[in-house]
Amino acid sequence: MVNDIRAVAWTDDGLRLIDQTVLPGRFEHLHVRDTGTLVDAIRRLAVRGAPALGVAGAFGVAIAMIEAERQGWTAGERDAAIDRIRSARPTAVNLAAGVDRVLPFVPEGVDAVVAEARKLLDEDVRNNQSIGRGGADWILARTGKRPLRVLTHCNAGALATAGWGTAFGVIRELAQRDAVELVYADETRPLLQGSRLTAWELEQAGIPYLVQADGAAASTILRGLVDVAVIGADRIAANGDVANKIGSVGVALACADAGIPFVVAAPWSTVDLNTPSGEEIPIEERPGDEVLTWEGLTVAPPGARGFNPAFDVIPARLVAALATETGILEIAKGETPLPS
Ligand SMILES: CSC[C@@H](O)[C@@H](O)C(=O)COP(=O)(O)O
Repeated sequence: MVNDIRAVAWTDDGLRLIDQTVLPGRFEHLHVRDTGTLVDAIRRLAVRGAPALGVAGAFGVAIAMIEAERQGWTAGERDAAIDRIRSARPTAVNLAAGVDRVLPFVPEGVDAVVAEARKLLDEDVRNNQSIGRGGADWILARTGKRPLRVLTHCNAGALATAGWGTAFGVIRELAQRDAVELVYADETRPLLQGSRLTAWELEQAGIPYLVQADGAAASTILRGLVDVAVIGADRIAANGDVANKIGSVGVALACADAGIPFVVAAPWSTVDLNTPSGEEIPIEERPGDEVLTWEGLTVAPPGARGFNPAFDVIPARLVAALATETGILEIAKGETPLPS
């Protein structure tokens, strides 16, 4: 049992990540001492999930500074390495925001950058706990039911954040209040963040769950087996459109049809007021091989080509509530993130 899941941590030996590519079979850490390893870890999804990427990006700036010193890089070479971290994945706004947050501290030295990154990490844990409490309050009031059957997609747990989790934080909070009957965890093809990671976290937390194929989600909802869906987000546009793991929009459409709330749980650091709507959110397209193979085994005919967008966009009208650390926005009712 792993009680305190810390996906990203700063140690005397640099950055320590839980290697999420080998879970649930193995629980291993990856030690990052150079920017190339970090960029690779981000691209391979060894570290993943919007808030965790933000914290990894912030500590990554310190890694780049230490590496620059070690290798005798110019300031330009160091900044190019920082930029490679910042742009390693395009959709989750937290990655670039995490890097940008610590950049003003670069002239003060590594310790100042690490101190600011630690602040970001601590804030994220606290924010997740607030999101969990507010989200749970809203869901219990809105559904008027307990215990609840909850559906979630991808992994928005401690692994995807600095700790506790956003959507998973809401589920943890509901479970602490004895208000969870069952969680449906969508497996989340092609990289199985649901069956590998969310199910692992549910197991650690002792919360009852079933793993289902992504293709089962709409039917489970329309059959009346789900009371609420809660997911995380990678970027929320100013108008309330939400980018999240591919498959999320299908869940939202089914919830709308079934008349149950579709809730997005995310910190304000995932809101990007510079992106007016979902149309402008850059959607990462990953190699087709991730769809065509599994663990090296080809699951499609030779010559088949894959289509592998990593995220989709849920239109604001389908988002009943956005649970943030400062409260709830009822997006479908027109409460957009944009300050009025
Ligand atoms: C709190 S994590 C929210 C999102 O980042 C999560 O739902 C998600 O889509 C992660 O995608 P991933 O490709 O695994 O990084």
